[in-house]
Amino acid sequence: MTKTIEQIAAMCGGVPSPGAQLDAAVSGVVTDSRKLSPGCLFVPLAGERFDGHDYGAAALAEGAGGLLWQRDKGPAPEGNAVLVEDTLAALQRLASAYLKETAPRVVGITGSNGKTTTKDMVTALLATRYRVHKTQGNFNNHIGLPLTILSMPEDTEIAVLEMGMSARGEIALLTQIAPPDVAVITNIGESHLLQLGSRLEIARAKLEIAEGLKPGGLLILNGDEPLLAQVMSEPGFAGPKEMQTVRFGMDEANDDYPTGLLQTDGATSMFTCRTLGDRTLTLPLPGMHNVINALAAIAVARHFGLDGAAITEGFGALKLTGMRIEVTKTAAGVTLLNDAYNASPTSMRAALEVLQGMKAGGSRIAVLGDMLELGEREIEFHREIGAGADPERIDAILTCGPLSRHLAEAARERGIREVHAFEDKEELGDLLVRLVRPGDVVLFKASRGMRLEEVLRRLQDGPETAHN
Ligand SMILES: CC(=O)N[C@H]1[C@@H](OP(=O)(O)OP(=O)(O)OC[C@H]2O[C@@H](n3ccc(=O)[nH]c3=O)[C@H](O)[C@@H]2O)O[C@H](CO)[C@@H](O)[C@@H]1O[C@H](C)C(=O)N[C@@H](C)C(=O)N[C@H](CCC(=O)N[C@@H](CCC[C@@H](N)C(=O)O)C(=O)O)C(=O)O
Ligand SMILES: Nc1ncnc2c1ncn2[C@@H]1O[C@H](COP(=O)(O)OP(=O)(O)OP(=O)(O)O)[C@@H](O)[C@H]1O
Ligand SMILES: C[C@@H](N)C(=O)N[C@H](C)C(=O)O
Repeated sequence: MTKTIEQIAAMCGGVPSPGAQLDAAVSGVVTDSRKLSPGCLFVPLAGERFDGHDYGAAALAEGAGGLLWQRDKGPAPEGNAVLVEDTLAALQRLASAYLKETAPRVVGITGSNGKTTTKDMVTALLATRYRVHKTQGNFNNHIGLPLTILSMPEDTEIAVLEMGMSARGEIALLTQIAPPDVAVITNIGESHLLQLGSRLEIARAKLEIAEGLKPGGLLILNGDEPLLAQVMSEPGFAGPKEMQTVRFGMDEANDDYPTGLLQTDGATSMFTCRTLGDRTLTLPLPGMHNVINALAAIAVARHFGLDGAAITEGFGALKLTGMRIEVTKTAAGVTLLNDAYNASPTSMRAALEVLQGMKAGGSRIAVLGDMLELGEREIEFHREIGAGADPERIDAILTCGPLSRHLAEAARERGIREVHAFEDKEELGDLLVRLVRPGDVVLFKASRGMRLEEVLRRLQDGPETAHN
């Protein structure tokens, strides 16, 4: 986005400071003075550890073209400042105004699991026919979504925006900033149960996405999840007039479902689905859950007029964000399943299904860390995962963290032959490099806060891996 200081002030409801040059142009928006680009607009935010306003003068001195300045932070630095009551609210208004002006169609994606994966899939399909802009990484909250919009090229035809939450009202805000033409709800899991309290409340929070849905807009939802139907039948559900719906999932009552599953192990998945007849689709990642994500992406693509050939072309060009069941092989011949980006019971079960279904010349090993933010039933959830592991298809489980100790205990009771529980990633890694052999398959999965990829890297980098 390139705008003058005067335009920025009008778009975000601010007032240029007396010394500002109204026709000075700024290009690009950053909220971190450590990531300035020449001529950008710096938006200082007050956070838990820092206040960006402390870096305002330096940002201008280091080449920022202008900045927003919150009035209650004292006098603005000399230069192109726009005075506002609240810099975060101003950032959100700026994004909303820019989106209205550039007017792409908007696909909003939410759900407990699969937002980023589905976003990547939707983008790959639509990019075969449209100019598409998507959320980078996981920038999906009240700061990340505005920044995503403000980094959007002016000729964007479709914006694919991830909408995340960990409390009620957060998605309602995001869907007001970026009202979707199409809203997708991937599933209702257990993520952020700590804050929401129940899966019903999680469903209510996700369905806030319909509040901003444009009249006649399309809601694409997981038809296998009864809580979504329940909330949509509640008096408080605020979907728009003439809202269209498409349901996807395993159940044949859905508008789309898998009709043939040719493969979901290895590094790819191959399937057919109702809406695309006998066309075989291939995904560059394993797991039935990713076939279900793909059905959501197919529903979006079909809404925008793509045919089977374009959808096949799109999946062939799919570029996935890392650490979502990412399959690699070490020089020593060990297959690594990197699913370490995040974890909750639903995604943990899905990942173990993938491991248990993988062809392995040697052992199948699960390296599992704590699942966080699950609330009062957290120990029960960890035990359930351990109790659900199949001793016929998993040879060893190594756990990391105080909660996963309960997973380990339940896995032992279930009969998993080799189980080790650690508090310390280093010690876990020391045993793992001694354990693995060429031909083994090793899954890594834990919540983001565990940073379990640090253990995976010890195998990936190779020299420590034991050889027969
Ligand atoms: C506010 C901010 O952007 N903070 C980022 C910053 O954190 P840091 O600890 O360094 O500092 P402060 O937050 O205290 O800093 C305040 C501001 O000061 C700026 N600043 C600091 C130092 C300096 O020298 N110069 C400065 O200008 C600073 O940039 C701040 O603006 O850096 C961290 C490391 O890079 C960032 O991680 C941190 O970002 C926060 C977490 C953030 O929200 N970033 C968004 C852009 C974003 O979208 N991040 C996503 C993760 C989003 C997420 O977790 N989504 C949830 C669902 C939504 C939950 C919702 N309730 C929520 O609050 O997020 C999900 O489950 O998916 C990402 O990083 O991937
Ligand atoms: N439909 C699904 N059902 C269960 N697990 C899934 C599904 N889709 C993805 N996952 C798993 O959930 C984890 C997160 O995937 P992804 O990043 O795509 O979801 P997300 O909703 O963006 O996550 P987060 O909210 O943690 O950012 C990964 O381990 C992935 O394998
Ligand atoms: C920060 C929040 N979006 C998140 O991902 N929480 C998980 C559970 C974590 O931090 O590990």
